Amino acid sequence: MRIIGLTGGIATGKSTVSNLFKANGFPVVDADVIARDVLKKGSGGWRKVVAAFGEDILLANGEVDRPKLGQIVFGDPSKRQLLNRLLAPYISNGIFWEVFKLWIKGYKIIVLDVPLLYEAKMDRWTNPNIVVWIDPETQLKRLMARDRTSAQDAQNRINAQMPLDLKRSKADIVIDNNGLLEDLDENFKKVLDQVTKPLTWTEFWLSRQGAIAAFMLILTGVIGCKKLLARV
Ligand SMILES: CC(C)(COP(=O)(O)OP(=O)(O)OC[C@H]1O[C@@H](n2cnc3c(N)ncnc32)[C@H](O)[C@@H]1O)[C@@H](O)C(=O)NCCC(=O)NCCS
Ligand SMILES: Nc1ncnc2c1ncn2[C@@H]1O[C@H](COP(=O)(O)OP(=O)(O)OP(=O)(O)O)[C@@H](O)[C@H]1O
Repeated sequence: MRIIGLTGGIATGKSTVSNLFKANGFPVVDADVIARDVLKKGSGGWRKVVAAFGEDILLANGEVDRPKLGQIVFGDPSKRQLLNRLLAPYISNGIFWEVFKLWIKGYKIIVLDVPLLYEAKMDRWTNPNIVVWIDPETQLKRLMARDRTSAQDAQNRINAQMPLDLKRSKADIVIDNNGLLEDLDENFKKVLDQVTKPLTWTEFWLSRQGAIAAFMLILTGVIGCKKLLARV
């Protein structure tokens, strides 16, 4: 099974690209959707967050006031780290189970859309890693337009993530999304060819999955030899 990592900065177009994957029949596990689920009223994540941030962050119906919590954590790195620490175990658990369910269903390629793929070091489990990249001015403009937010708030959210150029330098594949949506469609077609091409044996043995397979083979060999030696 191949798990493709899809990441980028806030509002660079990850969801737009993940919709293209879906339209081509690929299952997508969306970390933002899981992060929303683990913060629903009454859940374990909700209880931890309310205990840490107080009931002031709740709406009248008991759900978390997301814009309010967003303003708190995106304006204060220590509060953001606290929120990340509280929710990370629930989010990674949720991602694991979604991937597991898709694996049981027999999917051979799964796309993992995780904004904080590199920050959370989840890129260890995904290959190849795709970064959707745009220049800083376009990112600020698209974020402000989509979320109808101020330049300051948008910039705080951008600054809360690993610099996009650093993510770009770590990527196996970069999708440049500065152009029109039609350009993105064209770029995506090339990426699709790349990620669906089966690995050559050399690529496989050089990949993380190959290293795990090699380790398992060696382990099986060592155990087999020990059993054989014990018999003679
Ligand atoms: C602070 C919250 C309540 C704000 O909710 P809101 O509805 O305004 O934003 P939403 O969840 O749709 O996130 C929008 C984007 O913000 C960015 N973002 C979200 N959380 C974080 C974070 N902790 N650090 C950096 N960027 C983040 C991502 O690019 C995400 O795609 C929410 O983002 C949250 O619960 N964040 C913590 C969980 C998390 O880490 N989510 C990211 C999944 S890996
Ligand atoms: N090529 C493009 N041209 C113009 N607008 C675009 C393009 N690609 C995406 N957008 C718009 O930019 C905004 C951000 O895109 P999208 O929501 O896909 O980003 P994202 O990376 O998933 O964001 P987040 O990190 O918040 O989840 C959306 O309003 C989307 O419609």
